[in-house]
Amino acid sequence: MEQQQQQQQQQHRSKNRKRRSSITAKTLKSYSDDRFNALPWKQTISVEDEAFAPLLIGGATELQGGSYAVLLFCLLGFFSLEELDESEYGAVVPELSVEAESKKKRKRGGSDGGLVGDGDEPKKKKKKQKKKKKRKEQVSEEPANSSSSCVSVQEEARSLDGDAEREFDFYAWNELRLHPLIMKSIYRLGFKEPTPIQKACIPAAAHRGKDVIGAAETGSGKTLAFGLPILQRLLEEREKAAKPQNEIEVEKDNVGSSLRALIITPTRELALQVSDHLKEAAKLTNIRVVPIVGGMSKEKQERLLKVRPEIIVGTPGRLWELMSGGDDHLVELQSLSFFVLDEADRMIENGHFHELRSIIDMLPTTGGLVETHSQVSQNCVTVANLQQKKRQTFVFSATISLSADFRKKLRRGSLKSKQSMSDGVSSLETLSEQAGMRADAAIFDLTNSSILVDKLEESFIECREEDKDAYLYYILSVHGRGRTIVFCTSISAVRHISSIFRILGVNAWTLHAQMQQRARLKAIDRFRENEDGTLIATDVAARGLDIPGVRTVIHYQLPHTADVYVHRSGRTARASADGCSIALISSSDGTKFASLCKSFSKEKLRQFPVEDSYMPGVSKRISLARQIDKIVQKDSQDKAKKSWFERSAESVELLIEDDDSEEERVNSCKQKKNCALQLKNLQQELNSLLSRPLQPNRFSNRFLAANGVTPSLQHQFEELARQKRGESCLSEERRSKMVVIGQDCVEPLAALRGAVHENKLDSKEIADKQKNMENLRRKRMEEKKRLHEKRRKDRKRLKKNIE
Ligand SMILES: Nc1ncnc2c1ncn2[C@@H]1O[C@H](COP(=O)(O)OP(=O)(O)OP(=O)(O)O)[C@@H](O)[C@H]1O
Repeated sequence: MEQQQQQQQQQHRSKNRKRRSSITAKTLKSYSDDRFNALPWKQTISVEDEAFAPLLIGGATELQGGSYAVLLFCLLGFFSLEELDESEYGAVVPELSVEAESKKKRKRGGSDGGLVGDGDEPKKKKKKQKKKKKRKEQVSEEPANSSSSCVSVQEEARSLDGDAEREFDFYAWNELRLHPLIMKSIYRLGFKEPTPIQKACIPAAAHRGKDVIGAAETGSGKTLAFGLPILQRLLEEREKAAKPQNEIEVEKDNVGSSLRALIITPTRELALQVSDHLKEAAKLTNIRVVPIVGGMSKEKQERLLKVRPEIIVGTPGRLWELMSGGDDHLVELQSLSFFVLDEADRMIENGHFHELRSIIDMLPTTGGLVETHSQVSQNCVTVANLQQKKRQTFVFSATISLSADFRKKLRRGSLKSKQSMSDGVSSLETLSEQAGMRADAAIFDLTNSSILVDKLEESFIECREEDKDAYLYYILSVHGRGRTIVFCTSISAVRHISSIFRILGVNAWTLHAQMQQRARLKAIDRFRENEDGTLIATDVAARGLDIPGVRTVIHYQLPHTADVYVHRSGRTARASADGCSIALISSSDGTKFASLCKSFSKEKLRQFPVEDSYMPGVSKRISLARQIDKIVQKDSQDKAKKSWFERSAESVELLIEDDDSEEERVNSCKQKKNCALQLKNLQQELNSLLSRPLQPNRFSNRFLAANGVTPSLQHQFEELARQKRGESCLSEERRSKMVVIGQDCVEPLAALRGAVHENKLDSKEIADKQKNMENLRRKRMEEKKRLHEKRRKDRKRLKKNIE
């Protein structure tokens, strides 16, 4: 009886499921069929489905498993490393994600115009030229309303429509009424539902034509919140333009449109990232997105502009350089429909404002409807009526709400005219108004009172300034799991840490503004590729950089302002993941830290747990590394000085006479030898320390991989395991003999959560302490002054008495 009931229930459930999928499939299919039948697009862009191709990886990189379970041994008389078969351990072979695909593309130089170059330049160029030629041929062969293109688009849509489960999964997007081609990209990206800021902005910007000011926490999807409305409007306009009853001329050629959207970001890396992100979203449309940033070949970028892309993402400096140089595409701004300031609050700071203001001055005034005009250019006749809609202005950042004044003024609707703004006031409000932001702009402030992401766990380590290196090394070597970004305020600090860590064998890349652009991009790519990598950066990496898997952010030096702290910390805990930030606080950081806490309404912060038994070992290594670094630096400085002297002498054709005495020469030779010997000894001592675990007392000789395997040793084992994995001749029998043993290495977030004692830092207490210290100092100074004055008077009196 029971069995019968169960069977009935099961049948009922499966019927329901089928019905539900057929309903969703039908509705979505008929909707998309209708839309697709009306589509005028040329299907010249093929869909590469390599994104879904399986990727062969080995699970043996996952060497840590639990407390003691990690490294691999094969018990074959002696200990040797063997392959770890992931299927035996229940590991799943993952599919290549879209991210991985874009990474692959980038590696191939796909970041527009092969901006990231590599060794195979000529081959690539040839391939590219062939592709270009093919594309041109296709474009010229296919008419704008090509039925074949529609068929292939429909086929693709059907292949997606067929997957009823998938439609059901993405149901949350329906209310945003996005174009089917955009929806297809969203399926590919795997974004099941819009984020809150996307839900709020897309209807207002895409369907109601509003200007938008958007503030939402870091990593909340703001790029698509402004990117999707742009794509939606451009696609809708194309669709309308293609209908014969509109009697509107359509773009004649795929190559050659006017500039429709100008997106400005404060950093080059961010511009490239935004451009890549929008390209992914626009992949199935023929809307072109091009990044224009400094540090790259200007000529190449001019060539890219000749293709007349609809969307440009750029940094103010290079954009202005090309605009003031009279680039055709960039100065024809009459048809511009979107002007976007991403990370807007950064734009008003020094270094960006001047150029940005010049760009804004170039924008046509937007009083009501734009005059009907027909922009005729080489290859195209843009649709006059389509430009009648007003230009929309979008201003986005995670920290706009820190400038409350800006929001208040916009709410009041007291926007001044462009002419009255020639006072050079560098405020975000002024800038937005100048850019044409309307008084009825939609304002979405989704930030919470602390501005920081909920899933971010903040912590701190109180230490002396000179101990910061040691604590940083401690975090990276004891908890070096997941990607970590270390932020410094100065380039010299970045250089210092990176050279110390290089000596210590820590895998770290650097990023700062004085690096060549190519090296900057390379550093980011390498960091992306290494799942336990470390990036040591200045605040050039603080805003917008979206690298998945960043688990920890360390503030080696505290930032000067609250907004930078928010953006730095926001490199982790993105897109609903969690993460952890650790601030290293010395006594001189006290006031700054207290005021930061105050800005985010945080009264107490958790202390990051540090196992003291590690610290002697850590300090010893750091001390040796510093000594080595000092010798190496001095040597390279001497060499640089000498070569400069020789070069200068050579340039004026002078012969350098060695006027050192014999004794001096012998001494200098001796000194050099001593230095070399000292360096060798220090290096040897450090190497022997590095080969041992940080906690020698706990190291067991019985088990090679007890609690005390050093990260570098573990790395070596991992490498060996990887090599072994390559050898396919392993027998099943040998595989089954593998044992996984390893080190207890938990990532900082887990360590923070697992901390037994919850030490919290009271920001009020710190502020009070700081205040008391300042009072004491002031009193001492006053006392000193008083004494000084008294002594002076006494001396004067004495002098008078003598006279
Ligand atoms: N609807 C969505 N669902 C899931 N992930 C999304 C969605 N939209 C965007 N993302 C992903 O979230 C991540 C963060 O997005 P994005 O860089 O736009 O954030 P942001 O708000 O601009 O961050 P920041 O303020 O730091 O610049 C990206 O990896 C993006 O691909």
